[in-house]
Amino acid sequence: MTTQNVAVLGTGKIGEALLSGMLRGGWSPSRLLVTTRRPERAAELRERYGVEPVGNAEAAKAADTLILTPKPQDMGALVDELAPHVPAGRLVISGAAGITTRYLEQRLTEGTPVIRVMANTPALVDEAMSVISGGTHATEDHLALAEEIFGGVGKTLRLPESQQDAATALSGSGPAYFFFLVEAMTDAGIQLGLPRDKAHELIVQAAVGAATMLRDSGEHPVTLRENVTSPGGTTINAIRELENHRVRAAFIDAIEAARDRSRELGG
Ligand SMILES: NC(=O)C1=CN([C@@H]2O[C@H](COP(=O)(O)OP(=O)(O)OC[C@H]3O[C@@H](n4cnc5c(N)ncnc54)[C@H](OP(=O)(O)O)[C@@H]3O)[C@@H](O)[C@H]2O)C=CC1
Ligand SMILES: O=C(O)[C@@H]1CCC=N1
Repeated sequence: MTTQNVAVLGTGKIGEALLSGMLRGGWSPSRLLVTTRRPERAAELRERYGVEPVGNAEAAKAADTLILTPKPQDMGALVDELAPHVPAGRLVISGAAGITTRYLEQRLTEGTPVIRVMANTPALVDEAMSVISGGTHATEDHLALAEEIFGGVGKTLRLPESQQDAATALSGSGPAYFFFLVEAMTDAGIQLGLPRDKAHELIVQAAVGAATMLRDSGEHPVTLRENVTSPGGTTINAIRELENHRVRAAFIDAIEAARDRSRELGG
């Protein structure tokens, strides 16, 4: 493992997921710096993880690698505050939706290596997908370091930055679509008269089972669905209703809308 000092700046939900994963992966709290905006958030992180929150400027000076995880709308203010304190050659990783490597390169010292990463909340259970793209000055060593850091909380995938907005829509936001589906299926269970907790248990186990088959069987999702869909049986009645309601088209439109929003956030 690298002997770098790493700072997470703007440690909210994604920053905390990453921090907790790095600690689970064996990083020493003494090599991890965190920054927050509110003192009560700093106190929470200190109590939960034994890390010592510092100011943004101090983190920028002390860390070898800076990981920026504020909301995209807060990125401008954070970078303007940091930029004068980031020594030349420090690796800067942005985890924010939409924010391009070019946006950061223009605001940091000329030549600063920048990497854009889109992770997702399953980082909390070491099942994240983190999509990684290098900016103009990011080298293979920088990309490998980003893979080491984010690989500690799940899988990583390198994609060209031109595909990051699409990846954000599919994978960054992706867990929310599955949670939404579980909510909708739970409502269906209630409609059919099942107790809420039992409906929830049935759906979660179906989701875990289906996800495990998708990951481990090597079968195409169409084959897996066809295997469930008996001729003249129950599943085909449900599929007919999903098609009548244009659920497939709704997903395509929804994910396209998320991609468009990611582009907008990048300005
Ligand atoms: N949530 C998700 O599923 C995913 C989010 N992302 C990306 O991660 C980023 C963070 O999202 P998320 O974790 O949900 O958001 P949060 O609001 O939970 O976290 C952002 C944190 O940044 C802090 N912050 C903002 N400005 C500063 C500053 N100048 N100095 C120090 N701290 C600051 C905020 O402080 P305060 O709490 O005081 O406002 C907050 O704690 C976003 O850019 C998002 O696009 C990427 C993938 C998935
Ligand atoms: O909704 C958002 O903007 C963030 C980025 C990806 C997931 N959550």
